[in-house]
Amino acid sequence: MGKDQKKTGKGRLDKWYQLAKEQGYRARSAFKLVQLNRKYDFLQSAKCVIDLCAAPGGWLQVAAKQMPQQNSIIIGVDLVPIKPIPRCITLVEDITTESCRRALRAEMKDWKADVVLHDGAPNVGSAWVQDAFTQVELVLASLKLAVEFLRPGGTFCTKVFRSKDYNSLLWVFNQLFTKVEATKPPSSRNVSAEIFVTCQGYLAPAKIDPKMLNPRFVFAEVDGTGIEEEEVTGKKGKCARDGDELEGELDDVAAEGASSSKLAKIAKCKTNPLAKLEGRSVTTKDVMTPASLNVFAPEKKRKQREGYDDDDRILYKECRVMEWIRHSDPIGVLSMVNRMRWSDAEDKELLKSPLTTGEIKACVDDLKVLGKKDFKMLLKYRTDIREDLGLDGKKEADDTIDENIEVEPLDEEAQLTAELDRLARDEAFRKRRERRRVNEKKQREVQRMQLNMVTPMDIGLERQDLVDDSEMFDLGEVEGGRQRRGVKGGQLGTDDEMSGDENELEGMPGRPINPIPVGAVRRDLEGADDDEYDSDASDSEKKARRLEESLDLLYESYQQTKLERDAKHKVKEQRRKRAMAEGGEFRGFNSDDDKDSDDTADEEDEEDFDPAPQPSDSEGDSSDEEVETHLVPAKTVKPAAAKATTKPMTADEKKKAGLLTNLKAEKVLSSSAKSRQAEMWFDQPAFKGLPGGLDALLNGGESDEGASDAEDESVEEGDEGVRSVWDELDEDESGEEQEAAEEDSDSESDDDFGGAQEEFVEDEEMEEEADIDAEEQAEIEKAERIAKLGLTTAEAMTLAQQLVNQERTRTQLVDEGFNRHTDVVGGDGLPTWFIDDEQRHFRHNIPITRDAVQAIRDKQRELNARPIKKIAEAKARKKMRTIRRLEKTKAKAQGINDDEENGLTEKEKAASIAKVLARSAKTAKAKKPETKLVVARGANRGISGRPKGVKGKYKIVDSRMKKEVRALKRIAKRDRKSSGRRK
Ligand SMILES: C[S@@+](CC[C@H](N)C(=O)[O-])C[C@H]1O[C@@H](n2cnc3c(N)ncnc32)[C@H](O)[C@@H]1O
Repeated sequence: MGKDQKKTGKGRLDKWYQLAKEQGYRARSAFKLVQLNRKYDFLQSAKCVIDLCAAPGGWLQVAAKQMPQQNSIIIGVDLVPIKPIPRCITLVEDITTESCRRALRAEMKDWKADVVLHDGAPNVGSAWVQDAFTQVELVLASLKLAVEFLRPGGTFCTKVFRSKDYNSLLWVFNQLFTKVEATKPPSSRNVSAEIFVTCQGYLAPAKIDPKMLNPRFVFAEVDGTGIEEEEVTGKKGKCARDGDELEGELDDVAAEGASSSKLAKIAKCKTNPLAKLEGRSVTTKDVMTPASLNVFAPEKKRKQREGYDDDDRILYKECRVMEWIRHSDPIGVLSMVNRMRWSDAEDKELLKSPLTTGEIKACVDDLKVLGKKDFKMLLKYRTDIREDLGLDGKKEADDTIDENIEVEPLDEEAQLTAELDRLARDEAFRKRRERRRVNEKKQREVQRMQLNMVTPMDIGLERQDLVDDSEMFDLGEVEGGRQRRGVKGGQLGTDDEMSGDENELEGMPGRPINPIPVGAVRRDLEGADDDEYDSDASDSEKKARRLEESLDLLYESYQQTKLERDAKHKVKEQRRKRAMAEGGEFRGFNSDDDKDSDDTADEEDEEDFDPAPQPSDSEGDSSDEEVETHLVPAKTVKPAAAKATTKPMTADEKKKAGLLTNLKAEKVLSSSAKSRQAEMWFDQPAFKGLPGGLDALLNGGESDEGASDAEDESVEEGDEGVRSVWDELDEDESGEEQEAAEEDSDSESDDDFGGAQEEFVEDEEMEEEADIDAEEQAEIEKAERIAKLGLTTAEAMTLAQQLVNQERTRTQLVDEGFNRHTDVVGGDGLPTWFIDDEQRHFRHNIPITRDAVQAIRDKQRELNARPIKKIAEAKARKKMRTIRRLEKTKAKAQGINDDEENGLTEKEKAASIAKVLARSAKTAKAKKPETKLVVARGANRGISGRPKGVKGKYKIVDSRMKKEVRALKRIAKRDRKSSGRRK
């Protein structure tokens, strides 16, 4: 790993990094081996260790330290040279090559190794799939060396990235070793997909099938291509075939030892729509690779950590313009292809058409930058060209029909019905608009609330506003509406018209956009029956409006397709979902499809769709829900309730339930598929013998959604249980930071010092220290507050509540103080800062209750509502001054009244008292004398003392200050004016 690839994310310089630095290890990864060895104890008794991919040598240092001093051999191999380490032999070799094998043989002579270690990571790039695949290939290469050099009963310890090939690897390990276990050492970052598999008790079989160590056979990744390139070479004729024909090959592959999952995956191959674009026959290259298919629910796309379709190795795609015009899925093509060419004669013919404007040509040249306007323009262009070329047979037919239509005058009843229909349509349209506006407003307000900008009362947003039933999508209405329209028209029987009707439904929230038949655009152009606008508008206006709307929908669909293909978006989505799943939120949406449908449905409500992958509307919408469900702990989701929904529905019930049935059914399918997936996962040998078994793990509060992440957690800390809601609250604040950290970690594969580099960045250390100081300070303040005020934290309140309600006893609380993290700290001469850090973070999180958090929040709000201290003080001062003045005036008046010496008459006294009172009132009203600003310019520059001709209070200022004051005045004046205009 070169210097320029050095990872500089703040997260990299964590405590393990500091500790490594302090203890003289070359890489923080040294602690991974320390921790693995602590668990499996393989180094203490080892006489010979081979460390594959050893640079910069952290593991070698650990091995040298932990292995017996006498008669032991330690060999390290890496692509890059390793600085000498006492007692270690280092080789510069590529572990995948024969020369490496030979070099090792030369060093080992006839010795056998007790332990083979492998911590290899490919030089990471941006494509995660490729990196993960190269890594598993490396693992297999290291295993190949291990089986050659290990003694029977020896140990092989390797790093593996948890990708879809992980299970295949485990399968191979299990064939060769008696015990295979996966561990995630505490020093390995949670965000990293790496895991360490320790294989003990090498079986040393007399003969090993070389296929078992051949990535092409072991990994599903190369199924399609591998078969094509290697296995099908003998059967070249078979290359050009469809996905279905591939099944015919299954037996051959099975005979050659492919795993059953691989076979299942091949069986479910689908073909790439692009393959048919150029009319060529479909080859295995066009087969959607198995990774994109769900083994459990083949009709759905499997969620991919990797974020790429496997067949998308070539990111740049082109097609001909005419192909696109002819294609039945123009949106799909637009979102897949980068550029369209005018290469063939027929394309060049198009260039002559007046429809092919310069703009069209520019758009076609780079499809990845299409904006909404360009997209619409292209689709319109396609429609026009198709019309021109007579590609739309239906259109011609319709034209002829149109010509023969005779318009009969409507009778009175028909007129009335038509009028009623029109009114109903108008009303529906109006309502839709209204709903959209209300939704947008709510989203904005909810967003503001989430940002703690206002309290619900401030913005007049009541709870019922957030869940206003009347505003929600009324399925019954839609169902009924659909029926009504069906009955009314009596002419919606044809496919086209029905889909036209559906197009209208798509405008409703809760309904997915995709797929939108492009035919709809044409239909709209031709004036389909389902127009929802007023009939007063002219035909061309109506047509234009309909077209605009359809194009909007299509554009959204196009964006959706693009987003789905966008790896970054996928990763972000997954992260978001993971965060939700971990936080116990949005339990209701644990299927991708459900979520998607909501997203898209809500997006439909947006007038201007933002192509950037932002949080979707559904987030905004569901954030309403978040306000309510935010703090529901994961454990409140009862498995029993979930089970209840899995009861299959009869056809009759489905019919009755209409749309509702469909949505539920989808959810049931997905959840059962996921539980099966989870079962498969926990069925692996690594989880065998876990206390409480699978049920305990599955019921431990992990949600379906986080299944893949549950993997992360379950390996290391399977019993994590309920996540602290307090963390959730903290997350609100530190969200940005976390995201940044995640962003950093995203591009990393958790390798340690950027390969063989050994650089420590001082600046970042300082920052880190500052952070730690701030955290410490916060902790201290919190402790002080608790000591002073008692139950002011949600944790304390929760505990108190539980004690009072007898949900927990005192003994239980004390017992909980001793948790699995307690023994991590201590001994080993660790520095105090490290122990402090451990104590701070490795502690049991108290799952706090919703009520407690609410109470704290209420209190916080109350505090926020109080006036600012300075203002309160100023007000008090003013009040005091007034009181003093009054007292003074009172005393004066009293003095005048009691004055006998001056012999004043009652009238004179009254006049004097009135004078005093008036003066007092005047003083109260009197303004502070204004300070005159004198600009230090000309004669006034540099003078000391009062400038000439200036009376009263003055202040000498430089010219800029005066300008600023004037500017402020100007701004204030403008604001006043504009606010007056708004009123
Ligand atoms: C994470 S580092 C290993 C760190 C090491 N365990 C330590 O503690 O210092 C991964 C190493 O794998 C090496 N590597 C990657 N591909 C390799 C290959 N084909 N052959 C040998 N080494 C390789 C890289 O050069 C890199 O130094």
